[in-house]
Amino acid sequence: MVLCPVIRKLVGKRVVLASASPRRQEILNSAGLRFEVVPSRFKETLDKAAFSTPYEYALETAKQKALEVANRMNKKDFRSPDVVIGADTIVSVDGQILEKPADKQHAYSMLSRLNGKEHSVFTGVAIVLCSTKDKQLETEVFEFYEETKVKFSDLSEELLWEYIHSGEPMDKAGGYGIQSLGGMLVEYVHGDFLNVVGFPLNHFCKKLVELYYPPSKDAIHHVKHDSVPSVETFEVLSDEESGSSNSTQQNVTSMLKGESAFSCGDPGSLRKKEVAQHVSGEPMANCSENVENQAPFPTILIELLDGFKASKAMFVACKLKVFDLLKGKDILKAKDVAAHINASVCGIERLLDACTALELLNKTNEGYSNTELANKFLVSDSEYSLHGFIIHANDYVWQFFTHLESAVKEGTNQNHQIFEKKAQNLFQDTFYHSRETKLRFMNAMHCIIKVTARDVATAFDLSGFRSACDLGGCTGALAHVLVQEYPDLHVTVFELPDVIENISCFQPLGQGSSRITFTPGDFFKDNIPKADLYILSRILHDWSDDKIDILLSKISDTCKPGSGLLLAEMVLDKKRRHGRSAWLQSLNMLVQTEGKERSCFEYRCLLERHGFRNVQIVQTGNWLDAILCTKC
Ligand SMILES: Cc1cn([C@H]2C[C@H](O)[C@@H](COP(=O)(O)OP(=O)(O)OP(=O)(O)O)O2)c(=O)[nH]c1=O
Repeated sequence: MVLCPVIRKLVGKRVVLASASPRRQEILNSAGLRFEVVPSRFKETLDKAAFSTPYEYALETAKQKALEVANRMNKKDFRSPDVVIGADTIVSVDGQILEKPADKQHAYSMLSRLNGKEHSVFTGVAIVLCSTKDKQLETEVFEFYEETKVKFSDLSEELLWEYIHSGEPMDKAGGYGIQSLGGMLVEYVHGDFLNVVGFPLNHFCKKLVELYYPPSKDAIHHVKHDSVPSVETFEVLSDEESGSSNSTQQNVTSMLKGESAFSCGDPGSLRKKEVAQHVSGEPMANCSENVENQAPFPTILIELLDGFKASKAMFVACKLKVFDLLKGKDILKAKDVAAHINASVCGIERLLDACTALELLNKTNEGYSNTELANKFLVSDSEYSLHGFIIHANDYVWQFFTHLESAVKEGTNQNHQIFEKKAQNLFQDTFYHSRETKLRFMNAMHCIIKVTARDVATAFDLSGFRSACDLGGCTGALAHVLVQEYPDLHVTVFELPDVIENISCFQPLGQGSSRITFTPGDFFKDNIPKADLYILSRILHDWSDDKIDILLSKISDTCKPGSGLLLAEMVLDKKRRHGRSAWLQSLNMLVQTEGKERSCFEYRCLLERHGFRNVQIVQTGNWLDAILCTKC
């Protein structure tokens, strides 16, 4: 997302937040970061006297939290994450460090100390970059801290106790939560509010800028603004090769200052103005005068207007196997790529340049090479390849979206437009009508399940279940992860015979595959196998409430009380800023299927009317969320 290009630098990396703090998860989630949560087991018992300042203590604790998680994850599957983030928040008053209170009396003594005074809240943050060499973890630690000053009003004993009895102080440093009831205790805050809540997001983004866009010394200028302090910025129009990353840097620096990178009209004119000012050494003051006279640049609309072009550029590059070609070679010129894939040089050059602008390729004077993101997700045989899903989007979904207008007017899928007849049986008549379309669809589903399976499988502790049945489990990709995660679990994949016939094309010879059985059948028509845990991964979104009722009632009748039902779906949530995928996916369901994406509330209602209770949801931060419930 253009709004936050620096967060986008972490896309495609396995990012782990080593913290159980729901506030930290929420702050990073709302910044659009995708990450896993693995709470640290590091005991926060460092000797405070050994640190000369409170923030050094917070920094060391944050670092130890992150390193403990990195080490544990590396030991567990010899696959370290790419980035682990640890944080520690403390309150400091009169030279003393306050952490979370042990009990109510302790909370009272903390809050009494803070009463009527100013104190500091420090959060230490450690960003640990991990790599593995011969199964050994190698780490590079970057750390920083942020200080925010908070002043409490003069508070009565009665109010303090009332606040303590609310229960809010117990899991919070200093015994208060400024974001909730504790906000009433506070007279003023100087500094970053989110730092008090547990994570200094602004400083974190600046640190990422330092890490991912390190400035070359001679590129830095100090640009003076009229009313804002001087900031470091970059020469925008340097040479052609480095232009794109510098402009990203420009956007990021501006964003962190709350400015729009294009606030002076069109992007080109802003660039020219800045360069002219750099050259002449004059301040930027005139720029802000112009802002008032011009309409703000609708960056988000331009992004949406360009969205389909960007998608299609990536689709075509995948279809032509550009990323596969570049995987094996270090760097290729456009003419070599064109020769390999039998395409025009001028056309390929445009495509490669567009892919470079989209950060899928790197370009230097020697030619083009894959970015890390492309190597990981766009090469067709990479472990987490999305190639099959992209081909499905290009060859199939794209056509449906050209009929979106009719779908919206008619309120129904557009199979009749694509296949020239109404689909009687959704899957048989559409995705599975030929071997080629069937394999393409299976490949697409296989891709999605591979990148989401681990997060779905570990969203809840499923170790209490001995047998699971993945209804519509396609190629068995989720089953493979489940048996790896849970050594005592046996999984039956219940799928249409047509699908099972072709699963050999997708079978990894993974550990534990003897605990996976494929059983042919149609979950609407046939008896379903008995199991302790039923799984429906991306199934319910294909169907209307009526069909879901048939399926859930069948599962409910088959399973014993105490059995589990795990759903993996994109859950609609208005509050989630990065939740737009789910809303777009719901449109996709309209043009293609009988179903839709649903909110947590809608799933809960569907499940509860078939006797499933204790409905819990985990937003995994990955494509699919997980919902677990129990049969009563
Ligand atoms: C001062 C203050 C702290 N806090 C919270 C932020 C942190 O979650 C917590 C401080 O404890 P931490 O030890 O920093 O974090 P944690 O125990 O919640 O999570 P983990 O150790 O797994 O990372 O206090 C607020 O939510 N509001 C506040 O106003």
